[in-house]
Amino acid sequence: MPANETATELLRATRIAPSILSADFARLGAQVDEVIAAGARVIHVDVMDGHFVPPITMGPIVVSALADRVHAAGAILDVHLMIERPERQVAEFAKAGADSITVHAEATPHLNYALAAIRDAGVSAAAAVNPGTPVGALAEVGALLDMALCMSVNPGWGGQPFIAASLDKLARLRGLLPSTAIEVDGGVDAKTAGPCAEHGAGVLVAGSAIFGAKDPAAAYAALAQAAGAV
Ligand SMILES: O=C(CO)[C@@H](O)[C@H](O)COP(=O)(O)O
Ligand SMILES: [Co+2]
Repeated sequence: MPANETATELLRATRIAPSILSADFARLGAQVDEVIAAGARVIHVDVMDGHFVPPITMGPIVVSALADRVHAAGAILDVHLMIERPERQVAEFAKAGADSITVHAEATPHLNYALAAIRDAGVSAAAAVNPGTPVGALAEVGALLDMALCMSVNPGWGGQPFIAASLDKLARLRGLLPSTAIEVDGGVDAKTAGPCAEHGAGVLVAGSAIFGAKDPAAAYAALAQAAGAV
Protein backbone atom coordinates (compact mmCIF):
# COMPACT_ATOMS: atom_id res chain seq x y z
CA MET A 1 0.00 0.00 0.00
CA PRO A 2 1.40 3.48 -0.80
CA ALA A 3 1.69 6.24 1.80
CA ASN A 4 -1.46 8.32 2.37
CA GLU A 5 -1.37 10.57 -0.71
CA THR A 6 -3.96 13.08 0.57
CA ALA A 7 -1.91 13.59 3.71
CA THR A 8 1.38 13.83 1.83
CA GLU A 9 -0.16 16.46 -0.47
CA LEU A 10 -1.51 18.51 2.48
CA LEU A 11 1.90 18.40 4.16
CA ARG A 12 3.58 19.90 1.10
CA ALA A 13 2.11 23.39 1.56
CA THR A 14 3.15 25.94 4.17
CA ARG A 15 0.78 25.24 7.07
CA ILE A 16 0.33 25.78 10.78
CA ALA A 17 -0.34 22.49 12.57
CA PRO A 18 -2.00 23.05 15.97
CA SER A 19 -0.67 20.64 18.61
CA ILE A 20 -3.42 19.40 20.91
CA LEU A 21 -0.87 18.85 23.69
CA SER A 22 -1.73 22.35 24.95
CA ALA A 23 -5.49 22.01 24.40
CA ASP A 24 -8.13 21.74 27.12
CA PHE A 25 -8.63 17.96 27.23
CA ALA A 26 -11.98 18.30 28.97
CA ARG A 27 -13.30 19.72 25.70
CA LEU A 28 -10.84 18.35 23.18
CA GLY A 29 -13.31 17.84 20.33
CA ALA A 30 -14.55 21.43 20.57
CA GLN A 31 -10.98 22.79 20.63
CA VAL A 32 -10.12 20.81 17.50
CA ASP A 33 -13.30 22.05 15.78
CA GLU A 34 -12.30 25.62 16.66
CA VAL A 35 -8.93 25.49 14.89
CA ILE A 36 -10.36 23.57 11.93
CA ALA A 37 -12.99 26.30 11.54
CA ALA A 38 -10.12 28.81 11.57
CA GLY A 39 -8.50 26.97 8.65
CA ALA A 40 -6.27 24.29 10.19
CA ARG A 41 -5.95 21.14 8.08
CA VAL A 42 -3.17 19.38 10.01
CA ILE A 43 -3.84 18.46 13.64
CA HIS A 44 -0.68 17.44 15.50
CA VAL A 45 -0.93 14.71 18.16
CA ASP A 46 1.99 14.30 20.60
CA VAL A 47 2.35 10.75 21.89
CA MET A 48 4.80 10.30 24.81
CA ASP A 49 5.63 7.05 26.59
CA GLY A 50 7.46 8.00 29.79
CA HIS A 51 10.65 6.38 28.42
CA PHE A 52 11.81 8.17 25.28
CA VAL A 53 10.65 11.34 27.04
CA PRO A 54 9.62 11.59 30.70
CA PRO A 55 5.92 12.48 30.34
CA ILE A 56 3.13 10.10 29.38
CA THR A 57 0.44 11.68 27.23
CA MET A 58 -1.99 9.91 24.91
CA GLY A 59 -2.32 6.90 22.65
CA PRO A 60 -4.42 5.42 19.83
CA ILE A 61 -7.66 5.91 21.78
CA VAL A 62 -7.36 9.69 21.47
CA VAL A 63 -6.46 9.43 17.77
CA SER A 64 -9.51 7.24 17.23
CA ALA A 65 -11.76 9.63 19.17
CA LEU A 66 -10.75 12.54 16.92
CA ALA A 67 -10.46 10.75 13.58
CA ASP A 68 -14.05 11.07 12.32
CA ARG A 69 -14.48 14.79 13.00
CA VAL A 70 -11.02 15.63 11.63
CA HIS A 71 -11.44 13.56 8.45
CA ALA A 72 -15.00 14.82 7.88
CA ALA A 73 -13.54 18.35 7.72
CA GLY A 74 -10.93 17.34 5.14
CA ALA A 75 -8.16 17.61 7.72
CA ILE A 76 -5.55 15.05 8.81
CA LEU A 77 -4.07 13.70 12.02
CA ASP A 78 -0.29 14.13 12.17
CA VAL A 79 0.86 11.75 14.90
CA HIS A 80 4.25 12.49 16.48
CA LEU A 81 5.50 9.38 18.29
CA MET A 82 7.93 10.24 21.09
CA ILE A 83 8.14 6.60 22.11
CA GLU A 84 10.84 3.95 22.13
CA ARG A 85 10.72 1.24 19.44
CA PRO A 86 7.86 3.02 17.60
CA GLU A 87 7.74 0.31 14.90
CA ARG A 88 5.86 -1.85 17.41
CA GLN A 89 2.97 0.65 17.58
CA VAL A 90 2.60 1.69 13.94
CA ALA A 91 -0.26 -0.70 13.12
CA GLU A 92 -2.32 0.44 16.14
CA PHE A 93 -2.00 4.12 15.28
CA ALA A 94 -2.76 3.46 11.60
CA LYS A 95 -5.87 1.52 12.60
CA ALA A 96 -6.92 4.35 14.91
CA GLY A 97 -6.91 6.83 12.01
CA ALA A 98 -3.45 8.42 11.87
CA ASP A 99 -2.74 9.97 8.46
CA SER A 100 0.90 10.79 9.07
CA ILE A 101 3.18 9.11 11.61
CA THR A 102 6.53 10.51 12.72
CA VAL A 103 9.13 8.35 14.45
CA HIS A 104 12.32 9.64 16.04
CA ALA A 105 15.69 8.66 14.58
CA GLU A 106 16.91 8.32 18.20
CA ALA A 107 14.09 5.98 19.25
CA THR A 108 14.89 2.88 17.22
CA PRO A 109 17.84 1.02 15.72
CA HIS A 110 15.44 0.11 12.89
CA LEU A 111 14.54 3.45 11.35
CA ASN A 112 14.35 2.09 7.80
CA TYR A 113 12.06 -0.73 8.94
CA ALA A 114 9.86 1.63 10.97
CA LEU A 115 9.36 4.01 8.02
CA ALA A 116 8.62 1.17 5.63
CA ALA A 117 6.07 -0.21 8.12
CA ILE A 118 4.33 3.19 8.24
CA ARG A 119 4.06 3.36 4.46
CA ASP A 120 2.95 -0.26 4.29
CA ALA A 121 0.10 0.68 6.63
CA GLY A 122 -1.06 3.31 4.09
CA VAL A 123 0.14 6.24 6.21
CA SER A 124 2.55 9.07 5.34
CA ALA A 125 5.96 8.42 6.87
CA ALA A 126 8.09 10.96 8.69
CA ALA A 127 11.23 10.90 10.82
CA ALA A 128 12.30 13.42 13.45
CA VAL A 129 15.64 14.58 14.78
CA ASN A 130 16.14 16.01 18.27
CA PRO A 131 18.06 19.28 18.66
CA GLY A 132 21.28 17.36 19.45
CA THR A 133 21.02 14.98 16.50
CA PRO A 134 22.63 15.98 13.18
CA VAL A 135 20.37 16.17 10.12
CA GLY A 136 22.64 13.56 8.51
CA ALA A 137 20.88 10.95 10.68
CA LEU A 138 18.15 11.05 8.01
CA ALA A 139 20.48 10.86 5.00
CA GLU A 140 20.12 7.11 4.44
CA VAL A 141 16.31 7.03 4.68
CA GLY A 142 15.46 9.97 2.40
CA ALA A 143 13.68 7.74 -0.12
CA LEU A 144 11.30 6.50 2.59
CA LEU A 145 10.39 9.94 3.92
CA ASP A 146 7.20 11.85 3.13
CA MET A 147 8.26 14.43 5.72
CA ALA A 148 11.24 15.24 7.96
CA LEU A 149 10.74 16.86 11.37
CA CYS A 150 13.30 19.20 12.92
CA MET A 151 12.69 19.50 16.66
CA SER A 152 13.31 23.08 17.75
CA VAL A 153 12.99 22.23 21.47
CA ASN A 154 13.97 19.10 23.36
CA PRO A 155 10.92 16.85 23.05
CA GLY A 156 8.66 16.17 26.01
CA TRP A 157 6.91 19.40 26.88
CA GLY A 158 4.98 22.25 25.33
CA GLY A 159 5.73 25.89 26.11
CA GLN A 160 9.53 25.79 25.82
CA PRO A 161 11.55 28.55 24.13
CA PHE A 162 12.59 28.07 20.50
CA ILE A 163 16.24 26.96 20.12
CA ALA A 164 17.71 29.60 17.78
CA ALA A 165 20.22 27.20 16.19
CA SER A 166 17.24 25.34 14.72
CA LEU A 167 17.00 27.93 11.93
CA ASP A 168 20.36 26.97 10.39
CA LYS A 169 19.50 23.33 10.98
CA LEU A 170 16.24 23.74 9.05
CA ALA A 171 18.18 25.19 6.14
CA ARG A 172 20.59 22.22 6.23
CA LEU A 173 17.67 19.79 6.32
CA ARG A 174 16.06 21.56 3.36
CA GLY A 175 19.38 21.21 1.48
CA LEU A 176 19.64 17.51 2.37
CA LEU A 177 16.05 16.71 1.35
CA PRO A 178 15.09 19.31 -1.28
CA SER A 179 11.81 17.71 -2.33
CA THR A 180 10.58 16.39 1.03
CA ALA A 181 8.10 18.22 3.29
CA ILE A 182 9.88 19.74 6.30
CA GLU A 183 8.16 20.21 9.67
CA VAL A 184 9.40 22.22 12.64
CA ASP A 185 8.13 21.59 16.16
CA GLY A 186 8.68 23.51 19.38
CA GLY A 187 8.54 27.16 20.40
CA VAL A 188 6.79 28.27 17.21
CA ASP A 189 5.00 31.56 17.82
CA ALA A 190 4.26 34.80 15.95
CA LYS A 191 7.94 35.80 16.27
CA THR A 192 9.58 32.53 15.22
CA ALA A 193 7.08 31.34 12.59
CA GLY A 194 8.28 33.70 9.83
CA PRO A 195 11.99 32.84 10.23
CA CYS A 196 11.14 29.09 10.33
CA ALA A 197 9.31 29.38 7.01
CA GLU A 198 12.15 31.44 5.53
CA HIS A 199 14.65 28.75 6.52
CA GLY A 200 12.77 25.94 4.82
CA ALA A 201 10.03 24.73 7.16
CA GLY A 202 6.66 24.02 5.52
CA VAL A 203 4.62 22.54 8.36
CA LEU A 204 4.91 24.59 11.56
CA VAL A 205 3.63 22.90 14.71
CA ALA A 206 2.31 25.25 17.39
CA GLY A 207 0.81 24.20 20.71
CA SER A 208 0.94 26.81 23.46
CA ALA A 209 0.92 29.75 21.00
CA ILE A 210 -2.53 28.57 19.83
CA PHE A 211 -4.25 26.68 22.65
CA GLY A 212 -2.59 28.80 25.36
CA ALA A 213 -4.11 31.91 23.80
CA LYS A 214 -7.46 33.35 24.86
CA ASP A 215 -8.76 33.00 21.31
CA PRO A 216 -7.18 29.95 19.59
CA ALA A 217 -8.78 30.79 16.23
CA ALA A 218 -7.32 34.32 16.26
CA ALA A 219 -3.93 32.96 17.38
CA TYR A 220 -4.04 30.43 14.54
CA ALA A 221 -4.77 33.20 12.03
CA ALA A 222 -1.93 35.38 13.35
CA LEU A 223 0.56 32.50 13.05
CA ALA A 224 -0.64 31.61 9.57
CA GLN A 225 -0.11 35.20 8.49
CA ALA A 226 3.35 35.36 10.09
CA ALA A 227 4.42 32.17 8.29
CA GLY A 228 2.79 33.02 4.96
CA ALA A 229 0.77 29.83 5.37
CA VAL A 230 -2.28 28.79 3.35
O1 LIG B 1 6.37 17.56 20.30
C1 LIG B 1 6.20 18.52 21.03
C2 LIG B 1 6.86 18.64 22.35
O2 LIG B 1 7.66 17.54 22.56
C3 LIG B 1 5.36 19.61 20.51
O3 LIG B 1 4.51 19.22 19.47
C4 LIG B 1 4.71 20.57 21.48
O4 LIG B 1 3.36 20.34 21.63
C5 LIG B 1 4.91 21.95 20.95
O5 LIG B 1 4.46 22.85 21.89
P1 LIG B 1 4.82 24.40 21.83
O6 LIG B 1 6.33 24.50 21.90
O7 LIG B 1 4.31 24.90 20.51
O8 LIG B 1 4.14 24.96 23.00
CO1 LIG C 1 5.15 17.31 18.48
